[in-house]
Amino acid sequence: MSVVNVAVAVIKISGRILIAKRAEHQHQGGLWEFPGGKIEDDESVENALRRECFEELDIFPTRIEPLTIIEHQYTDKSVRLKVCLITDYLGVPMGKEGQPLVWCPISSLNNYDFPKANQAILGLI
Ligand SMILES: Nc1nc2c([nH]c(=O)n2[C@H]2C[C@H](O)[C@@H](COP(=O)(O)OP(=O)(O)OP(=O)(O)O)O2)c(=O)[nH]1
Repeated sequence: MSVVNVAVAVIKISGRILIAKRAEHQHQGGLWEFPGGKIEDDESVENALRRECFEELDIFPTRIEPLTIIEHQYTDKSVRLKVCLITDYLGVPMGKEGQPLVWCPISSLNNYDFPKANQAILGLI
């Protein structure tokens, strides 16, 4: 099974993390996620994050640092999540694709259902 490279943004401001709900029709639909999406050919992780943050949230990250890389095999798909921490951005986040957004305190993240691969991220933030 080929591996899909995904850029994932942990957007952290004042102890809260911005999470979004995946649409039902998507892979891992109905679960909460950190914003992001597939990295295109010849695209850096940072540029993929900038593109996805604008497309999905209408913001421009200005401070990005690598956090971790997670490989996970779902039954139907293999993903490599290239996770970065974003601690500053320009603009005001909005769910441009209609996705619900929540600024979740770190201590409350375990109240939300995330895809399996995200468990390893939750332990780092
Ligand atoms: N964005 C994001 N994707 C995640 C997370 N956890 C996780 O397992 N994934 C998986 C689900 C998907 O298989 C893949 C991301 O693909 P995607 O469908 O969001 O990417 P995309 O927007 O570029 O894709 P598309 O709808 O345009 O086809 O990574 C997460 O926290 N954030």
